[in-house]
Amino acid sequence: MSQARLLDEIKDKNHVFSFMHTQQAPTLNVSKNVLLYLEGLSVSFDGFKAINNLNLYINDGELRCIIGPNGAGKTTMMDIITGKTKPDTGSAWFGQTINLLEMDEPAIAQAGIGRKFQKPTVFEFLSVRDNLLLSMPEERKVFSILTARLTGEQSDRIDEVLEIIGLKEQTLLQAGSLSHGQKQWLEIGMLLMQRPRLLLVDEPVAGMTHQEMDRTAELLISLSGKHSVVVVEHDMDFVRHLAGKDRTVTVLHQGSVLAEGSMDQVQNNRKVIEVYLGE
Ligand SMILES: Nc1ncnc2c1ncn2[C@@H]1O[C@H](COP(=O)(O)OP(=O)(O)OP(=O)(O)O)[C@@H](O)[C@H]1O
Repeated sequence: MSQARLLDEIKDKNHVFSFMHTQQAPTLNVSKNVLLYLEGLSVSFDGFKAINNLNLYINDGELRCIIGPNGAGKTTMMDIITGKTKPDTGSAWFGQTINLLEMDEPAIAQAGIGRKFQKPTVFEFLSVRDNLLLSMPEERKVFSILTARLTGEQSDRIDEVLEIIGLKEQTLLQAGSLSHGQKQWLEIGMLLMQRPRLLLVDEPVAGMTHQEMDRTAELLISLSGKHSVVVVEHDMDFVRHLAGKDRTVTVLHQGSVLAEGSMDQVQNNRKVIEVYLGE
């Protein structure tokens, strides 16, 4: 700032110095309909390229399945998106204005990216409802949340999420008494309380019954449109259900995109059969 400008600011007693203004986080801009841009990403661990010039675009409201053999880089890609791992090269943007590579993990979560890990991590000794309550973005102090009166809006949001995850009848049950599948849905519900724009879901159906798998597919499909959902999964029946005829499936191999298209297209792709489906 120039000396003259600084003097002007000092003379005005009501003025807040421009260098004290907090930096506003850029707002999400998806006017091009793309919510996530990953371009030219590479990351090496001890000289091994886990991600190798990866380019991937996720549309706003899209449900995308990511498949690929063990070690293809699926988890590392999620780690980059959520800020856990920083790439050596490339760029990662959330919409057109939010540069994910300049943010840490909490800031990325705050910006609207939620991640569901493979194992459910619900609070076993609390009720289903209290698990959702604790996941509200507004408050973080456990005791005050559980004893506070909820606003109508907060209470409505909990009911809405209970409905989405299909656990209305289990509202007051202890989370520890739920089935494995129900715990997974509850954890998805906990993420939904934060109203994420992008949900990253890692192998959601491992250990589920067939019925639970079908229900999970329906749940994730119902979230698309309002949210973008990226699902990493090995179970091909489940991926087929999720992808249907029209959704895009991306196949990762050795840290980059090997093929992309409808389930039918990738299943019949010679390279994909060679490295993955023919295993
Ligand atoms: N922190 C790390 N240090 C060293 N190597 C790593 C690290 N993280 C991942 N790797 C390696 O990078 C490669 C990609 O791993 P990643 O976990 O991303 O694959 P994946 O596609 O998720 O595999 P899976 O389907 O088995 O979960 C693997 O060879 C893995 O051993």
